[in-house]
Amino acid sequence: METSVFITFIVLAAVLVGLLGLFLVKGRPLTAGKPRREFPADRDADDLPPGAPDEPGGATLVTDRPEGTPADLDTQAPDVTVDTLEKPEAPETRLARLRARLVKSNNIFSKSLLALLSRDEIDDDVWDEIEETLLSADLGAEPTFELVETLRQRVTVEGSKDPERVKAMLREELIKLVDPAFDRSLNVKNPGRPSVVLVVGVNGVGKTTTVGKLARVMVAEDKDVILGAADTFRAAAAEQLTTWGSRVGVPTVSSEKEGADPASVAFDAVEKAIELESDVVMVDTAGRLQNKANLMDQLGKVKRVIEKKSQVDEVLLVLDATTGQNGLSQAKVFSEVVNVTGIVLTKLDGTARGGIVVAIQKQLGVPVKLIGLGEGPDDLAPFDTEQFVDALLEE
Ligand SMILES: Nc1nc2c(ncn2[C@@H]2O[C@H](COP(=O)(O)OP(=O)(O)OP(=O)(O)O)[C@@H](O)[C@H]2O)c(=O)[nH]1
Repeated sequence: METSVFITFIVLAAVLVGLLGLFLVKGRPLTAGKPRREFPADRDADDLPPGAPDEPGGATLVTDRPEGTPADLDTQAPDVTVDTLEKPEAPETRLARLRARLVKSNNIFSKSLLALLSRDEIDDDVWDEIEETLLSADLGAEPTFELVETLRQRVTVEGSKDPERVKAMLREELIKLVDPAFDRSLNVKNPGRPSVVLVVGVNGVGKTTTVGKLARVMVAEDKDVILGAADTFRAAAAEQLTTWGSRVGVPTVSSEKEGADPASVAFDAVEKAIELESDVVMVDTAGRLQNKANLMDQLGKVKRVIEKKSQVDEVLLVLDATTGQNGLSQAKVFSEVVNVTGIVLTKLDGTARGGIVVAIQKQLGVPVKLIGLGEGPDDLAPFDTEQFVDALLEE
């Protein structure tokens, strides 16, 4: 009799442990983390970039920031069952759809360029107009002059005025400029430990959206992902990220209070990823202007604190393609502070300024790895040199 009671007890205990494990894996709220040290809030009233939208979902609002208080950290994914989870769009349809969008947004550029190349006579005036068109696409002065010079020489040497041939030459030269030699893969395959991705950039460029979209891409690749909401500047940012994650069953480590130490949240996210044996942990950070030394120091600290726990495998700098050459100075400063390893160029939908890819890569020596082509959840594509150039030149 006593033996059967004992066996029943063991079986019940095993079932309970199993259920608890299932509960954790489903990404429901996990145990709260430890309270952490407080670091001072150091936003200035002029931290918003010019023209930044003054509303939630847009740029971070300076006035939103409360006095910083330490907060318990929480790992959250709202109650979702497998049935209510969204299924990220399959890569094939996503890439075809986004390619068409890239072609559409560069239509003005390609139309005027191809019209110029189709002229019977490509004289000095035409070359000047080609130069202007390339400059208007944000290719940058130096690359534009180099490209036009090379093209002129090739046309002279080959003696070919066939528009198709000139177009083919332009394609070749653009591909060389965009540089197919770069390794554009994300460094997120590190067996035996979670890969750590840190996402940085100025206000409102699309960092949180990018983290959310990228989480979906990774879920579609069967990766276990966890997010860290180290944008503690406004509560809405953590909520926004948690919502992105929960839609695809990805948990988010966040702080309950605005103004908590972002480095602390980042550290806890990485710690949680190690504990859960996740494949990837992505840490979202608050938008900050590159000329704010204190905020840039804070960002450097976020990275250093993470490194106490794990190496940081990717530092993705998110740049807004519509801001054109402004992005270049941002890129330089961010790269000095956190050693950027890849660029995400957002908002390429609706702008024909794709040439900025060349200028950024030349300036930083770092490849564009991903492009954002819309506000939809699956509007993120890997950057592919040839496809990109073809999209630029397609009518
Ligand atoms: N059209 C378009 N909009 C985008 C793209 N990526 C992001 N956005 C929009 O840009 C706005 C800002 O995006 P967020 O992800 O909140 O930007 P953030 O950099 O996290 O902002 P802060 O945390 O305030 O600095 C949102 O309205 C997004 O929907 C894109 O590729 N195309």
